[in-house]
Amino acid sequence: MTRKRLWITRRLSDATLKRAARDYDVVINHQDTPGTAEELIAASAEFDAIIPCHSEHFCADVVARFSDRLRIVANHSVGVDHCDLPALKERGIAITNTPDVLSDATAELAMLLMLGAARHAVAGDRIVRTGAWDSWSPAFMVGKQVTGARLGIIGMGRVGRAFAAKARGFDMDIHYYNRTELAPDLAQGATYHGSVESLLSIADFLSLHCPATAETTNLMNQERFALLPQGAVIVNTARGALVDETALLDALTQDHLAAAGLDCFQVEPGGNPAFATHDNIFMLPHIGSATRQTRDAMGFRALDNLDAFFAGKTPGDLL
Ligand SMILES: NC(=O)c1ccc[n+]([C@@H]2O[C@H](COP(=O)([O-])OP(=O)(O)OC[C@H]3O[C@@H](n4cnc5c(N)ncnc54)[C@H](O)[C@@H]3O)[C@@H](O)[C@H]2O)c1
Ligand SMILES: O=C(O)[C@H](O)CO
Repeated sequence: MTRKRLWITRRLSDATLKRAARDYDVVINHQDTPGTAEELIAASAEFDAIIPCHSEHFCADVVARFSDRLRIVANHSVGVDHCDLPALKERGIAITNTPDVLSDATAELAMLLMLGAARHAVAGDRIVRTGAWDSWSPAFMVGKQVTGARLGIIGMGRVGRAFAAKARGFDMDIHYYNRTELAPDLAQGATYHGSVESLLSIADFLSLHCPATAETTNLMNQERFALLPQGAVIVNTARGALVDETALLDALTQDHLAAAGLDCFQVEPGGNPAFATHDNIFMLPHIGSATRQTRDAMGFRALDNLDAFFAGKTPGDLL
């Protein structure tokens, strides 16, 4: 049987690339640059399958120009906001993602951002690193305690629940808003709120874990930041689209919010230059799932989906 042709748009983990080369006629973008619209369109005529990352944008106008050869887009990501799902499905192209395997790594990063934002990690690191640490006082760099505080989670899915599990280790009082209330075995004692507004009114720490959709664009806007208790801390490891960044900056500069921990930005790569001068914003460059073991697991999960598809089975993560 002829081997299926596979395009891998970015430099995935070595173990993933090795397995892909064993089983497919694979072309890898070793330059590791994001695939452009024209490259995606050309690839649709040359390949049976693509493994993209969230850096490749399958917009409706791009998909409309696809050739018929491409059969499956097996994403190396759980988020699929870079893909127009109806447009792909309408063309008969299967689409999969990589859930579960990155939940712990992403929840770990959310915990890092929450702790770092609450305890002045950015300013603290800088003054030690630059030799500017020349005094100490009991009032120096006093932060906000995480242990025992009230945590609000928006989007109590796989990552949200993994984050809640880690927050329980800090004895946090966990509350959540989700489209639907979770069964008790999933909620694990977390308190459900029937509206975002109700959750915000009690959240000393707020962590976002829902997908970027039309409904969640600018989920956190000026009115909603105002509902948070004074001195709250917000963490975003979901997507930049969820946060109105101008409203966030206003809430921080007016001292309504104490700090923010951000892995995701409206513009990526690059982030928001207006954030750069604010020490109470702890920023990381979209590395939520970036651990070695998780990268291997994501690559293998994408390949599992491809293998199932070409074996005539339903891929485990078919969307
Ligand atoms: N920073 C990173 O590297 C990184 C890594 C993994 C995931 N993510 C992001 O996290 C998101 C969540 O991943 P997941 O695996 O937990 O997905 P998931 O589908 O398991 O969970 C998402 C949850 O959000 C809820 N939800 C959807 N729309 C909502 C809305 N309008 N209001 C409230 N809740 C809503 C869903 O019901 C679900 O419970 C992904 O879509 C992705 O954008 C980012
Ligand atoms: O959605 C995801 O899987 C992460 O953001 C990495 O792409």
